[in-house]
Amino acid sequence: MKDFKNFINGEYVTNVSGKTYENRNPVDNSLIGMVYEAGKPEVDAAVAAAKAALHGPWGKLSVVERCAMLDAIVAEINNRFDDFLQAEIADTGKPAHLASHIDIPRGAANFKIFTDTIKNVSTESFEMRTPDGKTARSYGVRTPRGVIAVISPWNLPLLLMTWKVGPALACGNTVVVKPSEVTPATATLLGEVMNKVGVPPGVYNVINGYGVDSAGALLTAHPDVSGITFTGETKTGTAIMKAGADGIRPVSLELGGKNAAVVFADCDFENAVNTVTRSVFENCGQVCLGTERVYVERPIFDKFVAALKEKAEGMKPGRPFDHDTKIGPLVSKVHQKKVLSYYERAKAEGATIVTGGGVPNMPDDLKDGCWVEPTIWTGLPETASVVREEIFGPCCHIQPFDTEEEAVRMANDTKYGLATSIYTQDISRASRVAGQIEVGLCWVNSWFLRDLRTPFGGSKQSGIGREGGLHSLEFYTELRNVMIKY
Ligand SMILES: NC(=O)c1ccc[n+]([C@@H]2O[C@H](COP(=O)([O-])OP(=O)(O)OC[C@H]3O[C@@H](n4cnc5c(N)ncnc54)[C@H](O)[C@@H]3O)[C@@H](O)[C@H]2O)c1
Ligand SMILES: O=C/C=C/C=C(\O)C(=O)O
Repeated sequence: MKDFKNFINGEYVTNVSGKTYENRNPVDNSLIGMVYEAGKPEVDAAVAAAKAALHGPWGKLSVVERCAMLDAIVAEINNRFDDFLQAEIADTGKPAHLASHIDIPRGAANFKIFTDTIKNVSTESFEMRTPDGKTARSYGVRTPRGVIAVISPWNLPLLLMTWKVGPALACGNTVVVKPSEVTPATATLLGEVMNKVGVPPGVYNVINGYGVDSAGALLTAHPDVSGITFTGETKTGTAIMKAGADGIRPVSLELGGKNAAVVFADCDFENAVNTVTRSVFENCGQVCLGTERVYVERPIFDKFVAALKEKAEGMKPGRPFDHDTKIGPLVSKVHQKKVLSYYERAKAEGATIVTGGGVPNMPDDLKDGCWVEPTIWTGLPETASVVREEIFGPCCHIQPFDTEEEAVRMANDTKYGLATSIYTQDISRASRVAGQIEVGLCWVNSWFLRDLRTPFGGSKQSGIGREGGLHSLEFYTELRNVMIKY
C-alpha cells in the first residue's frame, strides 16, 4: 500500500487533521493506498512556502539558469519514465500504449517547450519625443505573476498538470498544485524529481484533497495566490472564477466541451473513420477534446455508421499492460455511474443503439472495475440530453446532414466551444467551415494533433484564455512598461 502525502517546501508531509481517503485502481477497484487530505494548515503552509520561495534562490536565478533547471526536470522525468507510467496507469487504468505515447512524454515535453519559449521571447520597445524636446524610450519587462494555484483534473493527470506547471516555472513563478482527488500519484511523484534536480524548496508544492470544502476551495480562496489556472468542468470553472474575483486574481480556464466532428462525403473515408474512432473512444472517451457528436453527410451516413460500429466492437477492454487491450475502464465508480446514467437516458429518449449501451462482460478478477461499453447512438433529435450534455465517456451520437450550412448550424448549436474536427478533401470548404465553427481548436482531417507553440483553449463556456507557446506568457507573467526620459 502506498501513502500519498502532501509535498510542501520540499518535504513530504501528512496533515494535522489525520483525515485520509482511499485511492482505488479503476481496473479492478483494488486499493492503491491512502491519500492525506490537506486542510487549512497544509494549504496555508504550501502557499507560504511558495511565497517565500519567490524571494529566495529561485527568484535570483537568471532565465538561462532557470531553464537549465527545467531541462534537468525533463531529463529526470525521462529517467523515471517507468515510475511515472506505473503511477499514472494505477490511478487511471488507461492502456500502457496510450500512457507511454501521450501522457508521460508530454509530461516532459511540457517543460521543454516553455524553456524554448522563454529563452527566445522579446518585448516591445518604443521611442517618442517629449513636449520639452527630449526623448522617452519605453520597453516592456516581463515579471513572474507570483504564486500560481494549479487545479487539475483526472483524465490526463500528468499531462494537464505539467501543461500549467511548465510555463509557470519557466516564467519564474512558484506553484501550489491541487491534483484531482482521484489521481494524486504523478503530481506527488513529481516532488521527488524537483528535489533530485535541486529545485529550491517551496517552488513546487502539492496539496492533496477534494474541491468543495477541501483543499481546492481553500487554495483558490487564499489571498496570497496571485493567479489560478484550472482545467476541469465548466461548473467548477464558474466556482473558481468567483473565488478569483476576491482580490482580483486572474484565472485561466480550460473547461468542458460537447465537441463535434463534421464528416463530408468527399472525405478520405478510411482516415475519417480511423480518426473519429480515436476521437470518440481514446482514453475511454475521457478527453476534453473528444468527439461526442458526429455529423455525417447523408450519402455516406449508413456506410460511416457501419464502419464506426465495427471499430467500436473491435475495442477489446482489458488490463493496461495486456498487448491486446484497446480500451481501459472509466476513471472511477462515480464517473461510471454518471456515464451509465446517460446510457439509460439515451434509451429513454428513444435512441437507436447501434452498439454498446451497457457494461461489458469482464472476467471475474476485473468485474469490480469501472467498465462501460463503447457506445454509438443514432436517431435522436438535437434536443436530446445525450446530444446536448457533456458525458465524458466512450460514446457518440451520429446525425446525418444534407448541406454545409446545416452541418455548421448543428455543430455550433451548443453552449460549449472547445474543439471540432472537419473531414473533407476540399480545401476551400475546409477553410470556409473552419472560419464559421465557434471553437478554440479546429482540426481538419486530424484530431488532437498538437504543436505546443500554438494557442490552446476554448471559446463560449469552454474556457477563458489561451495557453501554449507565447500565449502562456499572457497569464504567467505581468508585463510592466518602463519609460526612460533622457
Ligand atoms: N478544456 C480542457 O482543456 C479540458 C481538459 C481536460 C478536462 N476538461 C474537463 O474536465 C472535466 C473532467 O475532469 P474532472 O471531473 O476532474 O473536473 P472537475 O471540475 O470535477 O475537477 C477538476 C479539479 O477541480 C477541483 N475542484 C472541484 N471543485 C472545486 C472548487 N469548488 N474549488 C476548487 N477546486 C475544485 C477538483 O478537486 C479537481 O482537482 C470535464 O468536464 C472535461 O471536459 C477540460
Ligand atoms: O483532456 C483534454 C486534453 C487537453 C490537452 C491539452 O491541454 C494539451 O494537449 O495541451
